[in-house]
Amino acid sequence: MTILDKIIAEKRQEVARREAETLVADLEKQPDFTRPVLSARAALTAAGSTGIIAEFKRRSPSKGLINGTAEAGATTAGYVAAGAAVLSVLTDEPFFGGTPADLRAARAANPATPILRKDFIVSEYQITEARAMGADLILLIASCLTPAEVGQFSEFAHSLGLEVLLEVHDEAELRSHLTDSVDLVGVNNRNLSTFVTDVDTSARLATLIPDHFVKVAESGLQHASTIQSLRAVGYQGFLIGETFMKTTDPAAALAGLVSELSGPVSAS
Ligand SMILES: O=C(O)c1ccccc1NCC(=O)[C@H](O)[C@H](O)COP(=O)(O)O
Repeated sequence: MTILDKIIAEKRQEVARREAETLVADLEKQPDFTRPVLSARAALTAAGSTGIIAEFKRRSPSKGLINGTAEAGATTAGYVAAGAAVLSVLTDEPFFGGTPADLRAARAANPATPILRKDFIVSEYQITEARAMGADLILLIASCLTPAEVGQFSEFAHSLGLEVLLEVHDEAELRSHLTDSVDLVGVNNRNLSTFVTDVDTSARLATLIPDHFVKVAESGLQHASTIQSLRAVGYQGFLIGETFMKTTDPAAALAGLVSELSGPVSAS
């Protein structure tokens, strides 16, 4: 059993527990359920956008503890002040140390910035939760879902006004799971079963993703030069967690990257 199999098995049990605790009708009554949704597509493709999707991530299966002290509201507000176009907030507790309260804190602190609910979506219930928490888009991971589920969950997300980021890791997943019902396509440079991370994965898959999707490179991104190279092959979004969160001041780390991106870039 890989770590991803374990995450998905536990996620199904966790979602079943939460579904028994809180009815959909009660999620629909939460104040953020009806707030206007912000478009991540628009934020990433706007003129002058940094394209950076800055992630709030306390820990991970591959790295263990990354940051044990950061607070979601203050950290994400710092990210936005430093130039993040979109925010990503982990809401998985057992493996990433995130919580729905983290996303709510990020929402309250950043009313004008799109937020990705970063979790392992296996049911429509979690998409309704995402809307109620104040998220603007959801992640669908190809390696955890059937192509039919990607279509079904995307349509359901759209019915709630949310955008959809489909994540793939290789050519086979692109062939099997890519559908026009998603809005953004992410290439995860990290193999979620082995944790091997290779930033060339995004470059390799770039031309295989039709240009009408917003293309997002995910994981292992550290250098301005890598982002410039990925921009040159069509990427407009760059999902970055650990590079920022492992520092004592994640927003300052993002500001440093943004400043490098706006100046001349040399070594990678
Ligand atoms: O990060 C992990 O160890 C991991 C393990 C199993 C499933 C998912 C995992 N990460 C999710 C992500 O895709 C990253 O949090 C995201 O792309 C940011 O990556 P990074 O900049 O390398 O923190």
